[in-house]
Amino acid sequence: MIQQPVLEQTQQKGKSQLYNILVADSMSKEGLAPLLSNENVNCVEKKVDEVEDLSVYDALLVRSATTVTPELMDQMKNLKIIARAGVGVDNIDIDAATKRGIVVVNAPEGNTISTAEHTFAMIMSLARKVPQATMSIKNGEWNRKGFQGTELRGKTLGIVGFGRIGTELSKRAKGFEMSVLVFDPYLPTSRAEELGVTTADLDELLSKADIITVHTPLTKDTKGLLGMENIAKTKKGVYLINCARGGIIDEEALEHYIENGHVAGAALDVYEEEPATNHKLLAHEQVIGTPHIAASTKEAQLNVAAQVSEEVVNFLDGLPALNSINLPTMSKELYETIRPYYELTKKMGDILSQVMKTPVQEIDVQYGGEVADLDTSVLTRALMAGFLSHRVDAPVNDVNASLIAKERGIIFGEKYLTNTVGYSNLIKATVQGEGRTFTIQGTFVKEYGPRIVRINDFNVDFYPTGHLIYIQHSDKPGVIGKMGQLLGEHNVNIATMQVGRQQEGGDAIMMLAVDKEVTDEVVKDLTSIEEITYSDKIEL
Ligand SMILES: NC(=O)C1=CN([C@@H]2O[C@H](COP(=O)(O)OP(=O)(O)OC[C@H]3O[C@@H](n4cnc5c(N)ncnc54)[C@H](O)[C@@H]3O)[C@@H](O)[C@H]2O)C=CC1
Ligand SMILES: O=C(O)C(=O)COP(=O)(O)O
Repeated sequence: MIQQPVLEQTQQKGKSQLYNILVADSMSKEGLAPLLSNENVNCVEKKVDEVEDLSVYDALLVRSATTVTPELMDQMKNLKIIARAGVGVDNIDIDAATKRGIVVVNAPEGNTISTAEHTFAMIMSLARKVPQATMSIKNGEWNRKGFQGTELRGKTLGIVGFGRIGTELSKRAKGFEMSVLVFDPYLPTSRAEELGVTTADLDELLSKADIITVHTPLTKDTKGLLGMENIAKTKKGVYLINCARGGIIDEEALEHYIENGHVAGAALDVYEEEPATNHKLLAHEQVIGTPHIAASTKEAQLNVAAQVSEEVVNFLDGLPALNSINLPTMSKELYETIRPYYELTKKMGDILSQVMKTPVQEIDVQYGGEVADLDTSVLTRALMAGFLSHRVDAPVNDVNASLIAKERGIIFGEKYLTNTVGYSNLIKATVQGEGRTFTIQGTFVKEYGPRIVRINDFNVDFYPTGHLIYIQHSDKPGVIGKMGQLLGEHNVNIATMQVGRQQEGGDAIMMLAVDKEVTDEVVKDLTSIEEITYSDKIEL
């Protein structure tokens, strides 16, 4: 696939960035198409221990096989995003990623159906001993007595963890006329009612279910959830299934209850240590197993690879992450609605940081009109990230912006903006520094894009992009001419120009868009013009 020479560090690439992406576990090539067809992306498919220089990669794509440790993150100095093409992120050190400003995303819905179907295949296999019978006939036997099974109809299926997979599984169980009992401490009663399932506490589920299947993430609370004590509470002859994560059913305890005959059978897709070859539990006739393949269908792999590819492309393009583990997640609808404002606030933060070079104590963001109804915390984080990215050496983004601001003693807050001065939406950001306050206001105009409409007390209207020069001056005849001449002498061409003033002859500002980045010398020379009191360049 995708094997091209690795590019140099993207940080050195300036504006037309090229991104290096490492696909460390096997993924659907069709699903990776958004990455492979992207001319700004260089995609390399290799295991991490086969890569010579990990520091060049901007994004790391994994499934469950690669363990993403703090040490690996330290080697991947340029890493901005870790994308898990699947659900479980227990192989990724999320805290370490957050501290390093690395966004972690997953693909939570892509493999739900496949995993639910595989779990159901496990239930049926246990009930009818299909794998054992297959082994027997393959060994040349014709044993019609040794594999008596049990019907599923009328039996109770206990589902521990009633999220996406648990829910899909319950629908399939009902199709088989089973009763479903659910334990999930985080499941709202209304949701259980809506889905028509009976909830129970764990002890009740353990004592009533004929078949128990776990579908929780592996956390400190769920590790060993079905251990010595809890398995003892189950019915004699119970079947146990783990297609979630190794360790939710304690393997030692399971072996104990298999050996003493309390547990009639178990089906495992996942193990405490993987790869699990020659696993001691699988030596037992009553235990059937698959090698972590619940999500290994063509459909699921296409879904998850496509989902993370799109996420990575969007993220590297500066858009917010949709399914982030270390940021609040958004619905697709909210994502689409918030996206234009996100770009705007990020640019506003970027501008503020460049015109406010002094230490800053406080950043205050106000939202008015349509935007105020959205989850504005996403936008404030984007603004903070845009602002701080000029000030700290470490990578700053939405994940760690609040943390970094707090570490630097910058207070930030959100308020409601009542007066939107005729705009359908308005965002006002004020930065207070030592002896100076700077305010900008922006709006998003549908089919027109983000606009900055006010700087301090001056009305302007410009698209926040490219090479800009900001000037404060007195509104006197001839200033614009002098400024134009000076830029001409420096061979700087003005593309567009905005002038704002409050009253004739008073204070005024200019915002110029120029064709190339100006030097610090040009910025300084501009203030040699008598009427110009301040000038700065802004690179967006
Ligand atoms: N074998 C495989 O290939 C696959 C395994 N998985 C595993 O399945 C797990 C579940 O996946 P989804 O249903 O998509 O996740 P989900 O997040 O939709 O559902 C997990 C549910 O577990 C519940 N939960 C959390 N802590 C709990 C506790 N202490 N007791 C009871 N319930 C608890 C949550 O409230 C949630 O409803 C994943 O975390 C992953 O580890 C997922 C996909 C494929
Ligand atoms: O999505 C999950 O949590 C899974 O366990 C699937 O793992 P995999 O991507 O098949 O290594």
